[in-house]
Amino acid sequence: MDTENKIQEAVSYIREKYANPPQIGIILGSGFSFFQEHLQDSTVIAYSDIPNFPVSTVEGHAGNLVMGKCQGKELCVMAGRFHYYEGYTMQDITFPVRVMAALGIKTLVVTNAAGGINKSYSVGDFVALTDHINLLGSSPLRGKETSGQRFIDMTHCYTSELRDQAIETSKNHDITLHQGVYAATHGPNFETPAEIRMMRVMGADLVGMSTVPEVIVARQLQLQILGISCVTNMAAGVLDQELSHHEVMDTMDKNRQKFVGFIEELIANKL
Ligand SMILES: O=P(O)(O)O[C@@H]1C[C@H](O)[C@@H](CO)O1
Ligand SMILES: Nc1nc2[nH]cnc2c(=O)[nH]1
Repeated sequence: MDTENKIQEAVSYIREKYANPPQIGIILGSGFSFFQEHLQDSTVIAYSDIPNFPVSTVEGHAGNLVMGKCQGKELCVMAGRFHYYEGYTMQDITFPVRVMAALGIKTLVVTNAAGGINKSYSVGDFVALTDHINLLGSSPLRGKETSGQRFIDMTHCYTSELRDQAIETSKNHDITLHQGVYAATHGPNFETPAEIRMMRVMGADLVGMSTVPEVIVARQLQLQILGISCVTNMAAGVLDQELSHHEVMDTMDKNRQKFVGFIEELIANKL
């Protein structure tokens, strides 16, 4: 079956469960899954039930597509994302973005947990992405089958109006929101201090293991894109301490409330 038919199969299944077309898609990064509880009249659909969907294998990624309302808007929330390091192909991990676009979203909010390379950042800060560096070594648009345009422009990938609105909104909340460049690595191991020094020279402010493939496909599909990272740890070698997924989850847990107020206001007024 080709990609377009697989997308339509997934879309039909989701529409049977929840008829209202979503306006906004949100991909929740590591530890962000709690946000699904903030949707009203929601329908939770396990990824394992959706035709052609992959399933989440990472702690902190619930593995549900949650359709529902938030601040009067219709949302499609991915509580759990797919990473290249889980062994999926680039096409697999970005398939849900194609499905959300086919369901009708016009705006995609991509969140993630990331290591802070920029020494002016602190653990618990948030960052609105201005740009990214793809160190994954591949693109989700690679392949013989072309689903959509192949040579897409990446100059203004992250929508500046959405970023400006996020910065304005952050002023009403107890949240530090920087602007920065996200580097995506293959993972799943964290970086060495030497790799982090290299990434700093390259112009990266943050490092993570996701987001970039989803953003490339969202850009191909001409969605408006807002990328928000939580600095869950300082990147390797910035502090004299080792990194762990436990620390990542712990930081997200401590900062979840700040994030909810901020994102809800953004959804209500700006997205
Ligand atoms: O899904 P995200 O990018 O938020 O997850 C990050 C990268 C790894 O999956 C994990 C490392 O702790 O957090
Ligand atoms: N690659 C990478 N991913 C992360 N996700 C959360 N923290 C980090 C980090 O320091 N490095």
